[in-house]
Amino acid sequence: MTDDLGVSHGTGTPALTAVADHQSKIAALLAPTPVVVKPLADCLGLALAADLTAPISLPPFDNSAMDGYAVRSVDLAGTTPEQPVLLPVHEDIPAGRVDVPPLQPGTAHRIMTGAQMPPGADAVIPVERTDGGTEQVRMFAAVQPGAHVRRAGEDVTAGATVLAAGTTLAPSQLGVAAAVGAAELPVHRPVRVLVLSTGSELVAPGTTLQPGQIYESNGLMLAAAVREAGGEATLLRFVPDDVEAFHAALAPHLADTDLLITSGGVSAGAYEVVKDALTGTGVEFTKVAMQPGMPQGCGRYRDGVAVVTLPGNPVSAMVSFEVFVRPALRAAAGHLATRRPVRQARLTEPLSAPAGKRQYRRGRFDPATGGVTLQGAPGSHLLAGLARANCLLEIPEDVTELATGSTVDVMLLE
Ligand SMILES: Nc1nc2c(c(=O)[nH]1)N[C@H]1C(S)=C(S)[C@@H](COP(=O)(O)OP(=O)(O)OC[C@H]3O[C@@H](n4cnc5c(N)ncnc54)[C@H](O)[C@@H]3O)O[C@H]1N2
Ligand code: MOO
Repeated sequence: MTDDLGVSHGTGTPALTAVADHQSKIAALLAPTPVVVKPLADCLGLALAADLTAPISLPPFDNSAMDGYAVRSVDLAGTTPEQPVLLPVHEDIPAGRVDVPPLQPGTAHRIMTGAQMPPGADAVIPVERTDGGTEQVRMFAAVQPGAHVRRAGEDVTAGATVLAAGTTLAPSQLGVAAAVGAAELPVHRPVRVLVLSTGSELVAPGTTLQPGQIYESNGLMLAAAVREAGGEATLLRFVPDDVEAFHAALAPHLADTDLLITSGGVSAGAYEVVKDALTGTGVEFTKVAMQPGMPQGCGRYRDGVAVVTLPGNPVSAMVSFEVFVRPALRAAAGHLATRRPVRQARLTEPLSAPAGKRQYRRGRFDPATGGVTLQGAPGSHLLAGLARANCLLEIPEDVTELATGSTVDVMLLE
């Protein structure tokens, strides 16, 4: 067997782990988070933990859809601009007024948008089709029964499920919850993630680089990815390449962490602090049949905190997060939608991919044309290409060449 480095292996070489197997292993590490009740304003991005049933109908009562006049439609039959109708205006009904006497035949009540329809009225004529009078009003058009009336229960019937358990609470979901009167909701607590990045060459952005140094980017990027996925992130950077220091840095965080994500220090070098520190603690390391993102590890640190070790190359770290961590994080936090949407796209250029590995290339998908254009070469250090991308192309393990115009699956990132 020959790998993609051209290195020949004997029959004793362990097979690469399949992407799907590593995904399942990581998903199994994270238990569902507890349910907590939070005020609506604190629920953005969280998953609803139980169906939300509407205690009231929406609209709760028949009301006007327009500023105008509540009328009996029969009183306006045959009305045209040339043959207007003149009616006395008996009442003024702003939104919220409920003590309105019934509408008498041959009269009108002035009514505002959202105000409850008075008894006896069956339609609203918009103010624009009248002279706008306040004592009496001249009307220039007929109206159908029911015109410009919003019926009680038209949107939601009392007792109906307005949001299903597992719904991700975005602004419009919070809006409907408020509209049916919910002040707080049962939601899954976010997964608490500790992002720990290692590497002695790394320094903080904003400082001056010394020879051989690079700016730390993975920690910030992964913490942001955790938050974007609905998790809570604590970032621990510049942990020295020293096993004792690694355990010491971790210890104070263990009690309030559900998942530890590390970056770097897991490949085949002489100074692989993550591998050295976590081997024997319940974390297992493997090579996944994937590019980028081959060196991976996961497990449970000393029977406690779930751990996922991501490779240090920035694109490998981010792609691995997308493929392995994000779906598991979202499932544990109760979201029904755990996966990024996948579309089929047409390649605007040819590509080659390594045999036996699932390749994730970075691309820009154009929904208008259905085409996808590669952003940068396959190298896992090419972060600017990832930053230009709006999707990941998923090239199956058994595909090595694709011609222009071929169909590929793209995982949409935004
Ligand atoms: N002999 C072998 N060498 C390598 C192998 C292998 O199988 N055999 N695998 C390669 C692959 S694939 C990857 S991916 C990397 C993974 O290496 P590590 O996870 O040990 O990561 P490091 O060596 O610590 O760093 C790799 C690279 O990424 C930069 N880096 C790391 N952390 C950060 C960070 N927080 N911010 C920005 N950049 C970071 C680091 O400077 C290195 O350039 O190993 C290959 N080697
Ligand atoms: O497999 Mo590594 O993750 O390319 O770059």
